[in-house]
Amino acid sequence: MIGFAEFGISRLSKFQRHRAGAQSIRHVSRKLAVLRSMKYLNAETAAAVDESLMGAEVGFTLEQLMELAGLAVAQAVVDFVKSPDCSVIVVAGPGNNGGDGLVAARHLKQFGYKVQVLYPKQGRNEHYSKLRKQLDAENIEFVSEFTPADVILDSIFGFSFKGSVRDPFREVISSINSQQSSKVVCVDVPSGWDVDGKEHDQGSVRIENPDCVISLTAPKAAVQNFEGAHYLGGRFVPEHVREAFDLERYPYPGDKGILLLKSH
Ligand SMILES: NC(=O)C1=CN([C@@H]2O[C@H](COP(=O)(O)OP(=O)(O)OC[C@H]3O[C@@H](n4cnc5c(N)ncnc54)[C@H](OP(=O)(O)O)[C@@H]3O)[C@@H](O)[C@H]2O)[C@H](O)CC1
Ligand SMILES: [K+]
Repeated sequence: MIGFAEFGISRLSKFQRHRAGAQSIRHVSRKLAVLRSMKYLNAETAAAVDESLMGAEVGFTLEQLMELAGLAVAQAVVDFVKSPDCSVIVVAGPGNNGGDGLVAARHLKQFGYKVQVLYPKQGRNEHYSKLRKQLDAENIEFVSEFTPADVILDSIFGFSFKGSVRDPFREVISSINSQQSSKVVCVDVPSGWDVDGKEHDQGSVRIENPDCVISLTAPKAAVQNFEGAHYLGGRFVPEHVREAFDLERYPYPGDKGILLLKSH
């Protein structure tokens, strides 16, 4: 349920409250309409949206999108945990999903959180070395094993994950599943889940029972029936790209970079 406090109207005059209240009600009904008709992307369309954002017509660089995505992830983690005193271990994979996690780690540290990073296989792109350097500059510790943390941020695989999980990530994901006292927050897609939402093979390794998912740009088919907390981030899609892919006009509140689609 969405309260008026969420829209920051508790300290306004009666008239302002009335007007803000009416706007909030419109915002809530727009949000409910979007939730009812929400489109879930398959892996192919998600990659096509990405390509279009980085194509000649729109002109984003990957680094720009990753920075915005990672910032949204960090903000969603803050909103989800609702505590300034919290430890987070970011588990990053070798692709851009991992890059989003590294960016989020930097922002979370700046927000005052205790942050560690588990990065079992560094990506080949030079940008990953730079992101790593930025984390070193923040004195963020890179660990090779799990240490207890309030939150595990799963940024291992996103929409380019295919097949069954290969090593070293089989072991990493099994370890995440055994950390009973941590909340597991997944970036874009819970790692090991079929992006298109197809059935899993018996015995395949994947994140079990995540607490929260932060979808980027638009939710993927994998999380269509996900019942935990669900945020949307990646508020950077121009109108003509949104229309070309038939995406909703997501009702992000005011100047916020994240939208709470479903609370837990
Ligand atoms: N528009 C946006 O919203 C943006 C989202 N971003 C994020 O980017 C990811 C997609 O990133 P991508 O680099 O395409 O892919 P992934 O990070 O999902 O994964 C690629 C790596 O994963 C390895 N992989 C794939 N399958 C397996 C497997 N079965 N076992 C082990 N490893 C696997 C793959 O390894 P290869 O050996 O196959 O090369 C890759 O190394 C998206 O989800 C968002 O999080 C962008 O940050 C910006 C815009
Ligand atoms: K993930």
